[in-house]
Amino acid sequence: MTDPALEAVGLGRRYRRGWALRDCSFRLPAGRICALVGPNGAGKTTLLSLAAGLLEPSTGTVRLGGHPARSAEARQHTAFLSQEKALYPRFRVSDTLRIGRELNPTWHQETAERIVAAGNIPMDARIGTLSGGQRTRVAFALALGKRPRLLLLDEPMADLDPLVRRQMMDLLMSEATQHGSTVVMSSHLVSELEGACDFLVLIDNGTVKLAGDVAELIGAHRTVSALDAQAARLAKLPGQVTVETRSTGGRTTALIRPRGPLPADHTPALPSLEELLLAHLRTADAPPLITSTARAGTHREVTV
Ligand SMILES: Nc1ncnc2c1ncn2[C@@H]1O[C@H](COP(=O)(O)OP(=O)(O)OP(=O)(O)O)[C@@H](O)[C@H]1O
Repeated sequence: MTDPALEAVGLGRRYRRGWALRDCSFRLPAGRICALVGPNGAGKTTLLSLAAGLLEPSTGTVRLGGHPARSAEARQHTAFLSQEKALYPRFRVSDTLRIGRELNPTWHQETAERIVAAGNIPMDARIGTLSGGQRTRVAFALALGKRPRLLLLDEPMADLDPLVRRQMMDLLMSEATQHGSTVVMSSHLVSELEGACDFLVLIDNGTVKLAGDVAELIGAHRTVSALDAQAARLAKLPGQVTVETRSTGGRTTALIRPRGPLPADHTPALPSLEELLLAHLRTADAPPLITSTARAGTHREVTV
């Protein structure tokens, strides 16, 4: 039996002004690369901070590999990389890696040094003298040197140029694949996430709107279209879970979740990840979808 890398059940966090995250329930199987997406203020940082054990939930639970997020077991196997990159500016790069080594029994010095060296960053440079992108690289070295089972990334690449961003993404993917790590990565760049992630959690206004395997989520939807004059027919298609209807250039296009075969004259097509996300974000009352792979507390993976 393998516990999910991350499982949230009824997870919520309330601030004075209201709920930042509410009734959040999903599971992320181990070894997946999960994109965490949502508009500004959706609750992504709150969810990642709860998972990293930095915040206490107001309601519900979050467990990592079966352990409560704030337990020593969960912390030992989890690395969290935030937008702020908590590094000491007066420390040298070598001191920073030494602290990583001293604090983490699973530390892999060669991995950390390789990541730093690939950015031509001198080991004796003080963190405070590095550029934002170089600091990000050191923060990545610290996180990946830990060889975490779960890596939580809160838009850590926002200050990298496109080339370095690509390099860090490739590095992240190869480290995760090689060591079977699970990654949760929040980002606003759907194009970047599209090729890299095989799992998706979409949060809007503090609630989970989509969660599941990317292929499963896309496969559950179709875009269908008709001339505006015949648009009413779209509402009568089999399996009427309509996420969004839009009219442009004389045609109406709908994103639906079909339950049966669709008439060919509506040219049903699979949506792209971007189309799927945008349709759910534009439609405040779009019905949520948590696929069976992502449903919390329903089943455990069985390994033989
Ligand atoms: N420390 C705090 N005190 C009060 N409200 C907070 C605090 N942190 C976050 N919030 C509120 O909680 C909500 C969710 O914020 P959060 O930072 O989790 O969103 P986000 O999806 O990460 O946003 P962004 O994409 O802009 O980083 C927002 O309305 C925010 O104002």
